[in-house]
Amino acid sequence: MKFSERLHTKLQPIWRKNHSHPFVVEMGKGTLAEEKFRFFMVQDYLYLIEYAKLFAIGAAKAEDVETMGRFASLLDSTMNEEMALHRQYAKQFGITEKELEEAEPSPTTLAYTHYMLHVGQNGGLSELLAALLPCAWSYWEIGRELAAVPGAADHPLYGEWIRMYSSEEFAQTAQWCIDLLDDVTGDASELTLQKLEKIFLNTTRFEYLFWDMAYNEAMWPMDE
Ligand SMILES: Cc1ncc(CN)c(N)n1
Repeated sequence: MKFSERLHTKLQPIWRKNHSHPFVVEMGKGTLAEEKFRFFMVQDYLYLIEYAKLFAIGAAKAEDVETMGRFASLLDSTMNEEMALHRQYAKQFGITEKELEEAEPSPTTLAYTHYMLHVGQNGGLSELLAALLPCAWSYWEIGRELAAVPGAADHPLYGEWIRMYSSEEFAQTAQWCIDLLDDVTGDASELTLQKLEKIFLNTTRFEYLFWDMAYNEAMWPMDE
C-alpha cells in the first residue's frame, strides 16, 4: 500500500470532521455569514504567506533539478494565483492589500504556520511534505465535494472559492505532492512512517482548528 493511501485511510475520521465542519457545509449551502468568510480570508492570507515559504524550503531541500523547479512553480502559483483570489475578495470587502498583510494573526494561525515551518525547516523533504500535504489535499477534496453541491459553484460570493479549489490546476498540485511523498517514502522504515504519520495527523488537526477559528472569528479572548 502506498504511504498516501495508508494516511488517507487511517485519518478518515478526522478528515470527515474537517469536511463536515459548519464553515465548510454552510459555504456549500451558501448560508455562511459573510463576516465569518471575511475573517477567514484575512487569516488565510496570513497563513498562505507562511505556507508559501514551505515551497521555497522544499526547493532548497530538493535532490534534483526537476523537483526544485516544481517547488518553485508551486511557490509562484500560491503567491500569484491562490493569494490573488484572497486579494480579489479583500478588494470586494474594502480591505487594502496593505491592511491584509498587516493584519494580526490569530493564535491558531500563528500556531499552525509556526508548526509547519518548524517541521519544514528542521526535517527532510518527507517531513516537509507530510506537513504541507493535508493543506493541499483536503482543500482539493473539499473543493470537489462543494462543487458537486447543485448551484454551489455559481454562488455570488463563495462560488469563486469553490471553483478555485475544485480546479484541475489545484488537483494537479495536490496530486504532485501526494506522488512525491509516496516516492520519497518508498523504502522508509516503519519507524520513519510512524513519525511522518504523526506530522500529517498534526496538520490535519490544525486544518480543523483553522475552520473552527474562522467560524468563531476567534482572536485573543483576553483582549475582549
Ligand atoms: C488553512 C489552509 N489550508 C489549506 C489551504 C489550501 N492551500 C489554505 N488556503 N488554507
